[in-house]
Amino acid sequence: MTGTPVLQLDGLAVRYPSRGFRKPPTTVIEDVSFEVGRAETVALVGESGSGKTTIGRAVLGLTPVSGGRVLLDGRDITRLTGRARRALAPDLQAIFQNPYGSLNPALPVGRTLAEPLLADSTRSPREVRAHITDLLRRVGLPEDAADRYPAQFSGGQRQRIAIARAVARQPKIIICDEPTSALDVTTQAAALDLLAELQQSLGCAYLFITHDLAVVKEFAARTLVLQHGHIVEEGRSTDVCDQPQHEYTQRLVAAAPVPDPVLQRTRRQKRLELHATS
Ligand SMILES: Nc1ncnc2c1ncn2[C@@H]1O[C@H](COP(=O)(O)OP(=O)(O)OP(=O)(O)O)[C@@H](O)[C@H]1O
Repeated sequence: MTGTPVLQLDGLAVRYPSRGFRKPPTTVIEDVSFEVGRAETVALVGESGSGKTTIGRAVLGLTPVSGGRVLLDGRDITRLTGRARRALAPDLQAIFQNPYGSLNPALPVGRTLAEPLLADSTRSPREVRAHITDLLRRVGLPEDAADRYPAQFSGGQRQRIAIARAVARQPKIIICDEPTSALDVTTQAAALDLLAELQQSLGCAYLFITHDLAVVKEFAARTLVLQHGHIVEEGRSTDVCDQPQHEYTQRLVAAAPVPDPVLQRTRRQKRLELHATS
């Protein structure tokens, strides 16, 4: 990696308060360190509950950090709140699993896309309109989509709107938390193609949170494997998926479904063997 990484986590720790009288807080993330380079895609994988979303939320300032640091483009943003946190929006964006939940149903799509652009006072309303038309074209939606409401779109189209909003100000990095998990396989592939295209043209980096190893291999250059809030393996995605070193990664890879029934049977056997020895 050359130059300052766009995102750095340095010994990140997150503890959630425990329910119950005098119970100590529960440590969910402990001593997590990694970097994401410019225009790089890094995947964060792990079983449900391993802490993937918590890391994404900590980077976005949505979950308080108990220890360690988060640096954006070399600047410590760990404890920024309020106006200082909002000022990061042009550089740091997010796309979540459920686009319907993250889009305001009462606003036409054009207004949703205009909001981040109007926050930048250097743009005139005419420039904002032209930019919205360009954004809709880039994400493969018709120009008249600007006048329609989120409910009038399919799940895949809504995710395209969420993607358009995330890239509107050409951020340095987008935290993608299971952005394609709610989509069918074909729509998922199209959304991943779109994200890859936008990365090529805009140069943004992705921290790509997913439980889907098939997606990781295709989409991310590097993969980090998270178990119980610790990174247990990291490397090139092809290496992590094809030659997993850690026993936990081996179990994740063996559990991932494959379209070939013969291979699937072999995988099942391997899974049983791993369970028998663990
Ligand atoms: N607000 C919260 N308060 C207390 N515990 C929480 C909170 N949010 C998450 N947790 C706990 O933190 C752990 C990690 O959760 P997290 O959602 O980060 O995992 P994940 O790997 O993203 O899981 P999934 O793939 O199912 O979304 C879990 O044990 C979860 O129950």
